[in-house]
Amino acid sequence: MTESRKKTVLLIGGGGVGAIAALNLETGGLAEVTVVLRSNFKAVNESGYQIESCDHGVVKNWKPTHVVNSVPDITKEGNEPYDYIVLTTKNIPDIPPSIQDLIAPALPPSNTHTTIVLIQNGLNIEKSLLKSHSNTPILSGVSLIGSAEFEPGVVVQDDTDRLLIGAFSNPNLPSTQQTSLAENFVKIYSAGGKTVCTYSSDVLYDRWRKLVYNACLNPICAITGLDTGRIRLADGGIEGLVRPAMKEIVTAAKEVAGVELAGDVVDTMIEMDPLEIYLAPSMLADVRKGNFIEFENLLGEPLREGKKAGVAMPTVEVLYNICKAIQWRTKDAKGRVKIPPKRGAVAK
Ligand SMILES: NC(=O)C1=CN([C@@H]2O[C@H](COP(=O)(O)OP(=O)(O)OC[C@H]3O[C@@H](n4cnc5c(N)ncnc54)[C@H](OP(=O)(O)O)[C@@H]3O)[C@@H](O)[C@H]2O)C=CC1
Ligand SMILES: CC(C)(CO)C(=O)C(=O)O
Repeated sequence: MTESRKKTVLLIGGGGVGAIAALNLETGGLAEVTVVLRSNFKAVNESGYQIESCDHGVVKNWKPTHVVNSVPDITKEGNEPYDYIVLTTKNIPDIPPSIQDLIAPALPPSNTHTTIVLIQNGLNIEKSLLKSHSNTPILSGVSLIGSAEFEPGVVVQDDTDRLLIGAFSNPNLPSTQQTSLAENFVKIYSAGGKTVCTYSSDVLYDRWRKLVYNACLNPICAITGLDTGRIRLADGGIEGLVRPAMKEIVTAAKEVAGVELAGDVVDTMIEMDPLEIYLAPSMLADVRKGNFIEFENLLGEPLREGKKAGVAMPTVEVLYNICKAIQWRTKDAKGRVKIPPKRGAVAK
C-alpha cells in the first residue's frame, strides 16, 4: 500500500540553505513544510521569499505552507509530532541556544516518531543530540550549494544544490531503520526534480571530504576578506595558506577516522568554485554581516580530533585561534562581554 499523506517537515532556519531546502521539499509535493524564521519572519510572512536560483529560476513571493516565528511547542499546542525536523541554522555550539535546546519544544522526550536532519557543515555536530535524544534517528545532510540571503527574504542561489543524505550511526536503533529513513528523505527532497539529492552510506567520509574545503577556505576567506576567486589570485593565498591547511585536514581524516581521501582532493577543493563566480563561503558572508561564525564545528572539532591522534596541524591551529578572536570581537560588538572601561587621557 502506498502512503498518500504528505510528510510533515519542521524546518528551522530559513536562510540561504533553508529557503532552497523548503522550496525543494514543497516543489516535489511529498512534504508539507513549516518554516521557523527569526530576523526574516516579518518579510517572509508578509511578502514571501524573493528567490533567484540557478535550479529554480526567478521565484517571486514564494511562501512555504506554514511560516512561524518560534519552534512550536507540540505538547502545549496538542500537535502531532513532525515526521522530520530539518535544521538549517548555522550550528554554533559556543553561542546559545544549543541545537538540542532549540528543537526541544518540538521534540519532547515522549516523541519517538520524529527524525532529525542536520543540513549543516562541520564535524561531530550530531554528538550533543545523540546524548539529549538518544532514541531519535539523526540524518546527516552534506550540502554543496552556494546560496545566501542578502536581505530579509531575498535569497540568491548561484551554485546548484547537491545534497548527500545518510544516517549518523545511532547504536540504539536498527541500522536498517536508519537507512530507510534516509532513503525516504532523499525521495521527498528529490521529488521536484530540481536538485541532485543522493543517499550516502558513509557520512563520515562525506563530512571529512567537505572539511577539506570548509576548515580551510571558509576561515581563510573570512579572515582575509577575500572570496574564493580572489584568494586564488592573491599572492601566497593558495600555496602559503590554503594548500598547507588542506593537507593537514587530509592527514587528520586518515589518522582520526581512517578516511582515505583521493590523492587529488586538495586541488579538487581549491578549484571547486569557478574562479569567476567569486564565491563568498558562508563564514565570510557571516563576518560581512557581523554574525557569529561556525568555527568550532568547522575547525575546532577536526583540530581537536587531529591533535588527539598525533597529527601536526600548525596552520589549522593558527586559523582556529584567529577565528576565536573574531568570535570574541563579534561578542564585544554585540555587548556580550564585559570589558574594563577605556581610560581617559592622564596628564603627565
Ligand atoms: N550558504 C551556503 O552556501 C552553504 C551553507 N552550508 C551550511 O548550511 C548551514 C546553514 O547555512 P546558511 O543557510 O548559509 O545560513 P544563513 O545564515 O543564511 O541562515 C541561517 C538561518 O537560520 C536562522 N536561525 C539561526 N538561529 C535561529 C534560531 N534560534 N531560531 C530560528 N532561526 C534561526 C537565521 O536567522 P537570523 O537571520 O535571525 O540569524 C538564518 O535565517 C550552515 O551550517 C552552513 O555552514 C552548507 C553548504 C553551503
Ligand atoms: C563551499 C560551500 C559554499 C558549499 O558549496 C559551503 O559549504 C559554505 O559556504 O560554507
